[in-house]
Amino acid sequence: MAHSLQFSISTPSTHFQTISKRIAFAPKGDIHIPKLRVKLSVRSEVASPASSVSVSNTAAFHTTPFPVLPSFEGPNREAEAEPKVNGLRGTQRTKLVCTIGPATCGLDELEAMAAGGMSVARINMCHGEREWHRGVIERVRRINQEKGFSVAIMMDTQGNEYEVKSLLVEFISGDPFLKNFLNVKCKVILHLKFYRGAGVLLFYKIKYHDTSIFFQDADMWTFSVRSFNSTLPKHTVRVNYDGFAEGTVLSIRHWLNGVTDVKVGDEIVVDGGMARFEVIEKIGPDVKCHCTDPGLLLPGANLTFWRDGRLVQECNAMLPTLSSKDWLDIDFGIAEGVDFFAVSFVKSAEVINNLRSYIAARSCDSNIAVIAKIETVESLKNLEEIVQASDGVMVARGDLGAQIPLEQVPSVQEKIVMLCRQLHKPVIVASQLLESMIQYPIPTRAEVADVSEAVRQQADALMLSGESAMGQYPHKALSVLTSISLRMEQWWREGTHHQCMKFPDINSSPYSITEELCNAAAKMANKLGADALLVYTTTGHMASLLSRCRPTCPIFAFTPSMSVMRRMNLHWGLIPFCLNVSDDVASNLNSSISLLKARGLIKSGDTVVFISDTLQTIQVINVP
Ligand SMILES: Nc1ncnc2c1ncn2[C@@H]1O[C@H](COP(=O)(O)OP(=O)(O)OP(=O)(O)O)[C@@H](O)[C@H]1O
Ligand SMILES: CC(=O)C(=O)O
Ligand SMILES: [K+]
Ligand SMILES: [Mg+2]
Repeated sequence: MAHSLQFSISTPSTHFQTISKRIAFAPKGDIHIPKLRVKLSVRSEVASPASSVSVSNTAAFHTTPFPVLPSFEGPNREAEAEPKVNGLRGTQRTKLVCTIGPATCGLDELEAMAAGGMSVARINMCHGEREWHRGVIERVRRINQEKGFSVAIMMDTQGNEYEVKSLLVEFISGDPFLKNFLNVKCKVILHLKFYRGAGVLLFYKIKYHDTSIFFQDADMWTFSVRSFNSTLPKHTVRVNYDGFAEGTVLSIRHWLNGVTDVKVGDEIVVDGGMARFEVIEKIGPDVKCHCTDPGLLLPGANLTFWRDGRLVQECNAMLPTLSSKDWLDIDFGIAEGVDFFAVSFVKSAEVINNLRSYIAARSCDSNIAVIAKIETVESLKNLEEIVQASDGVMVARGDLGAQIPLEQVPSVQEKIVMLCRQLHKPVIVASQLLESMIQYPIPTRAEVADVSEAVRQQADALMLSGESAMGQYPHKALSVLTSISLRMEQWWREGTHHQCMKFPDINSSPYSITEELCNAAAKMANKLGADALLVYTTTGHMASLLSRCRPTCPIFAFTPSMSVMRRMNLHWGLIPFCLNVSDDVASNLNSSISLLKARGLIKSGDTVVFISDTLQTIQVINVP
């Protein structure tokens, strides 16, 4: 089957062509983007030995439908008649976090993602306005309420690092057509040529809402924090590190503090090696560079400075982890009652502790969990204290891979996953898991191997980024994660692959009794070949201690609190239900057994091991 896509673009004055490969563009002094009317025409040619069919279809960008997948009995789905008793249906142990973006922000798409196994929806404050995110939060809440899902919400802060400002926004600010274009969900990568006046040529590569610059070898470029009125001087890249106060004296001081340490001859590395530059000259807030290794610069690209093959760390170390914009976003997150904050570019435990105090002060009844993203060299140095201080950790391999040599990322990932297990914190493996599925409906073999490895390490959760935010196959990407997880988990259970991991005691009294109880219950369930573990947990703590043991059978966790239930979504193997528990333990047990039986999760004759945080005993039950 061959598909060809054609775009015709017309304006009152000019005719635009399409191009089909990655191209360079050199911004000229006075950029003017004409108002455009864009029509997308899609032609699909289906060739078979017997016939040749040609389909022509003209549609607005946002109308391209997603492929409809067969319905999936995924986690978090509950009988629609009983939305109060939310809980999981499937027994997949590895949890799935999905970044929500233009491809998945609609009500139907969110519902399909929830049905496909998304347990946590991540919103990234690097992109989009607060109102846009509020809409996503509202829709997730709505499907939880109306359809009985229990998808949690994670807000990821923008953070404060040197990065490249969104190029498209920079170049087109003020143009209403292209502003709309930023929000449309298009399934194809567009390559547009813009002509203006006599021979001024601009090429844009629009990938959803992104543009990129291709650096040529030997090009001279200036990296600058200055704000420019409407246009950028030729060969200038604007660097942003404090999205809220960019261009202010404070920002320039920070940049200068950073670049003071940069010497002529140092190297600027874009996104861990997408392109490289040598610093030729420093003039005020500008760093003049010569491109030594040509490549692509994408908006939001991470910039690092290197000297004699080593990272110059002082640059980013000068910047506070949370910018003023981040604090406003955090206020917004608290007001919206998100379940998790994921803190970008954490450097030490201090910021985590500050944020915790802030959350506690701002909302006494709020217990938003704080996830530390490990993506800087500093965070690796202070890893243990950061893990201890936080409620969970994300191995943010995207930015991490720009700060340490790429070949170190796999071993660092394994180390973080193991440490989190030992210190009893859930851990998410993130970034580029199925990167090729942004464009293609199947993953590469290497991606399958990478995801399998994360599942084999028994990370608590896997995360989709661009694949679900702006990819063409978000649902397929999710179902690929599900299939790989289920297969690897089964392989793990069936084989003799796992040796019992020896953990140091967490020994954080008053939890040590609970800890011993959980270790014993998990061991007993494994030895008896039990079909399920049942746990009644008020705060989620006892359930997470069971999860830490990674028992062979599924863990059904019952809690009276909806927010505790949502937070349990991040823990390996926990299948949470929200249930009003009475004082009568026997009747609680009976009702949860009936509930699980009714959903086919357990059956008569099964052996169930039961523990509860109000009753410090282990019971073994034969399901009637
Ligand atoms: N809310 C959004 N609106 C538009 N595009 C988005 C949104 N969220 C994510 N994206 C797109 O998906 C891509 C991958 O998402 P992701 O959350 O991993 O962001 P990122 O830019 O790589 O930053 P981070 O390091 O914080 O993960 C982004 O680069 C962006 O193109
Ligand atoms: C997820 C993220 O922030 C990263 O990989 O950089
Ligand atoms: K972020
Ligand atoms: Mg990052």
